[in-house]
Order: sequence, then structure tokens, then C-alpha cells
Amino acid sequence: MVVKRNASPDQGTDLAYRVNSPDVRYHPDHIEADYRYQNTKVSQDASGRMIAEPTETHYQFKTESRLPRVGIMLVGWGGNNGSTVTASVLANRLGISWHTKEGLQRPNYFGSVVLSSTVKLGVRADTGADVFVPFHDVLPMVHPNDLVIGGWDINRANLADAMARSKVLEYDLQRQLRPHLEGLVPLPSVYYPDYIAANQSDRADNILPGSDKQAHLDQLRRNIREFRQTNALDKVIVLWTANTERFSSLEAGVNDTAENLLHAIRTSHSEVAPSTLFAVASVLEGAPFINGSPQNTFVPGMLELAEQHRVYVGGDDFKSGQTKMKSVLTDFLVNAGIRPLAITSYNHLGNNDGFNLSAPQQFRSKEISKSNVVDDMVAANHLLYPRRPANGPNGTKATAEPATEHDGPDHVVVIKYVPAVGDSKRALDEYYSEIFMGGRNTISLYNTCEDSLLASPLILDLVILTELMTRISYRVLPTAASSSLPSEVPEYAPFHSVLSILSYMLKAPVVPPNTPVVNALSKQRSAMENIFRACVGLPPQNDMQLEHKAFH
Ligand SMILES: NC(=O)c1ccc[n+]([C@@H]2O[C@H](COP(=O)([O-])OP(=O)(O)OC[C@H]3O[C@@H](n4cnc5c(N)ncnc54)[C@H](O)[C@@H]3O)[C@@H](O)[C@H]2O)c1
Ligand SMILES: O=P([O-])([O-])O[C@@H]1[C@@H](O)[C@H](O)[C@@H](O)[C@H](O)[C@@H]1O
Repeated sequence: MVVKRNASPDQGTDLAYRVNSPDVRYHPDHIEADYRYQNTKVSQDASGRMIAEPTETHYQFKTESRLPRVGIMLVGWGGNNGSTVTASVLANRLGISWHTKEGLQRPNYFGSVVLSSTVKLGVRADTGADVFVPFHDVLPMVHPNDLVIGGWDINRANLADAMARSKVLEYDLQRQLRPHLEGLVPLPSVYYPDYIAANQSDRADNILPGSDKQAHLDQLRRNIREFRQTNALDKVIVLWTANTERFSSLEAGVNDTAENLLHAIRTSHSEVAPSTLFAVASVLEGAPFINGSPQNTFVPGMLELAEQHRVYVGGDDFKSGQTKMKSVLTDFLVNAGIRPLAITSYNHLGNNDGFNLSAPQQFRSKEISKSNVVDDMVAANHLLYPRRPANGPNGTKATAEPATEHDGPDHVVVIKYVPAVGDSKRALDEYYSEIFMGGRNTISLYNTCEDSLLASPLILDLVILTELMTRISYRVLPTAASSSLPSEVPEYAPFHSVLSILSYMLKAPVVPPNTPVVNALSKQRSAMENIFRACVGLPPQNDMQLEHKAFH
């Protein structure tokens, strides 16, 4: 059973469902919930045996429910992803359908976890059957049809010409959208040639003059302010979907602290990337910044600046197809007790992204983000991948100590540029694993898709969830033992400025310092889902279904 949402966009608390519990209070402009977060702390006794201790922490969540007017500014707006997501939002907003050889196609948001997936709310009181609601209805969320979209590009093509150049959407749709897009022109952008492939230089005809990085920063900040004012926006979110850059070198005194990074910008230091300049501009203008590409935009000084200003950042690198499959298949194999020995990922694509990635430094950025995605799944299973101290023997006894080293599978990433296939990326993967009694298993995958049709819905999910997170605050109540006096109850506060909750959409999730990186797709999704359930006082989804396993 799926419950349709019937709320009008500006009545955030009028969701498809309400929770009937003393732990949830619905106010005119916010929802407040008490939530007991349960965990298990593991320690070791004198004999080295692990001791597991259930714990409970009392959280309170507050979610502002009035929906703001939101704008997104895409860096790389004229690219395949930028033009495709803009065109697709317009097609949905205007209800434009188009003819294909399969018949009439209506617009949709398939591929968006927020807009096209559901969440199990609970079970029917009478029959016990599962009840599902749209993910978008779990909490008040903005709708992409209401987003104002703008942005920058180093190329001056208007969005209609950019859409045609991308060759992603069907002609009959492009034909109908052209009048709505040709008036949209990207703002001139920052172009530092050594950060992207030399083959991109012909594209760079819409760039800010000079090489003064402080002047560029000031201009980007003006752009963000003007976009917010011109469109009467309550919030602006900036998202990088421009070309993959080379990594910036991490240098003490340059990008190790917020102060040094701002100084490096004032002195136009070479190791300040365009993407980092956009991130600084966004944070200084109070706009969350999301990095959809693999480069290390978030140098330490950038993360410190975001923390100082309590502005959300998230990244890196959209997790769209081949890597998304990898974060599912590896999780399945390892959790089934099967030991991947080698994972070889090859793909070729013929779009401008592939053209840029054909350069070694840009490929290296992507290779890094595509290679680390199995690390957490491998580290979680010491039976298949024995932990060993940096210089000790294999197979030491499982302990609560973090894994120091483990020999994971051989992992190879290859990307080739083949112009003929355009945006229709071909991904070929082989998973070669050890199974029972020395056996071997080989799984081969062949995955073809328009890369931009996978990435575009992720852009919307990243923006919608980032905006939602700006309306959620929390506090931890002292334990009952301290019988908390009003003075002891802390104020509500935002989450850490690095939004690891976005990891489901990202290949190489950036996380707060000293916190674990989770890549397994199922864990990423349940973290998102259960945190939002907690915001309305609901327990985490656990699929135990004890009611169906007990004697009635
Ligand atoms: N499935 C996917 O498409 C996917 C998945 C993961 C990551 N990505 C990443 O998303 C990014 C965009 O992918 P795409 O297919 O749209 O690429 P694209 O080459 O079509 O678009 C990139 C755009 O960025 C512009 N650009 C380059 N440098 C810029 C700058 N400094 N400022 C403003 N604009 C700039 C280019 O002119 C181009 O229009 C790439 O980095 C790609 O690696 C894409
Ligand atoms: O499908 P996925 O691995 O998540 O991501 C894609 C890669 O397979 C492809 O090699 C690259 O060119 C794209 O930019 C994108 O990163």
C-alpha cells in the first residue's frame, strides 16, 4: 500500500502521514521529536574477551517544516549533467511529453532516491501488511519543480545549445524545450588551465579576466548574492558538476588551515583550484557547497572554513552507475562469506567528461575516487581478509582494535575515451572470487547507460537533502540521572558541517574528521532513512518482522 502525499508545497507539516506518539510534537512551523538512540559499545576484559554493552542516548530533533524558496547554482552548468538536469526539471515542471519510437514518453524523476523510491512506514494495524510512503514524504522536502536553477560555465553556450551539444535527451523533447532554455546563459567562470585537461582549452570562451584569485573570489560571491536577490530566494546551494580537476597538493602554510587558504587566495597561490575557490565563495556567502567530481576540493583549510562558518559541504564524485553497482555487489559477496580476489572495472565513454578524463592527471583523480569504494566492506570481514598488524603475522585473533592492514582484492580501474559512444557509457566489470573449498567464481557485468541520465537525479537528491539538513537541528539530553535542570538542557545545534549523510549519492564520501567512511550502498541508504525516521520519533527500520515469525 502506498500513501500518496496530498500536502501543498508550502504546508510542510501536512505530510502523507502523522505519527501518533507523545514523543512527537507537531507545531505550526516545526516538528519536534524525542528519540532514544540505541547502540552497542564493545570493550575487552582482562582476558581479551570482547564485552558488548547496549547503550541508549536521548536525542531531540527539531525540523523546520515551512519550505523555503531554493535556488541551485551549478558550476559547469553548460555540461552534459548541468544541461540535462536543467532540461529535465523544466520538462517535469511544464509537463512536456515527447514522442519516441516506443511511443509517448512522459517526464519523470526515475533514478532519484528521494523522488522515486519509497520508505516502509510500518505495518497495517489490521492485516500486518507493509505500508510504504514516498521517500520525499518522510519529512517536509522541497520539490525539484520549485527549484530556481542557474550557474557558471567556462563556455558561453546557452542551455538550449548545451543540451543539443550533450546529445543526451531525445530530439522531440529538445525541440519543445529549446524556447525555454535558449535564454539561459551561464555566468563567466574561473578558468585555471593547469587544473583540467589541456583539451578543454577550446571550450574556454566565457572566463573571468585576469589571474587575481581574490578578485575572482569576490566576483563569485557577488554572483551568489545577486542570484539570491534577483530570484527572491531564501536559500542558495552551489553544486560542482564541472570538469574533473587534478588534485591540489596539500601544503602547510597554503591550504592546511582556513586562515592560510584565505591568504593563499589573496596571494593567488597556484595550488588554489577553481573548485576550492567556488567552495570558499559559497561558504562565505552561507551557501552549502557540494562536489560532484573526484578532485580534493575540500583541502583541510576548506573544511576548517566550513566548520567555522557552520555551512554544510558534501562530496566527492557522484556515485552513478559502475561504482554504485560495485558498492552493492562487493557488499553482497563479502557478507555472503565469498572472498573477492580481484575486481576489474573498465569503462569507455565518448562525452566531454571522458575527453577531459583522457588526460593523466584528471584520470588519476577519478581512479582514486573509484578505487576506495570497497575498503570498508573488506575491513569489516576479518575472516575473509585477516587483520594483521603493520609488521605482524596473518590471522591474528579478532579484536575490537581497528584493523591495521588487510589484503583486499586486486582492484583495477580503467577508463577510455571513445568519441563514438558519446554519453552512453559502457561499463564492463569482472568480480573474481574465492568460494567454498578453494573454488572460484567469476561474475561479469556489462552496463550501458547515458551517464548524465544517471547523474542528473543524483544532483537533485543531493540538493534536496542538503537543503533539508539545513532545517534539522538536534540536541542530546543529559541522562535521567542528572535530572536535567533547564540550564543543563543544551540548545539545538546543526550537524557537523561535513554532510556524510549524503554518502549514498557519492563515490568517495567526505566525512567529519576521525569518523568512519561507509561505502556499502545498503548501509548508506538505511542511515539516511533511519535518521529521517528519528526526526519524527520513529524507530529504525529493521526488517525483523517478528510478528510474522512468532506463533499467533
Ligand atoms: N554519470 C556522470 O555523468 C558522472 C558521475 C560521476 C561524476 N561525474 C563528474 O561530473 C562532472 C560533470 O560531468 P559531465 O558529464 O557533465 O561533464 P561535461 O564535460 O559535459 O561538463 C562539464 C562542464 O564544466 C565546464 N567547466 C569546466 N571547468 C569549469 C570551471 N572552472 N567553471 C565552470 N565550468 C567549468 C565545462 O565547460 C563543461 O561544460 C565531471 O567532473 C564528471 O567526472 C559525472
Ligand atoms: O558509474 P560511476 O563509476 O559511478 O561513475 C562514472 C565512471 O564510471 C566513469 O568512468 C566516469 O567517466 C564518470 O565521470 C563517472 O564517474
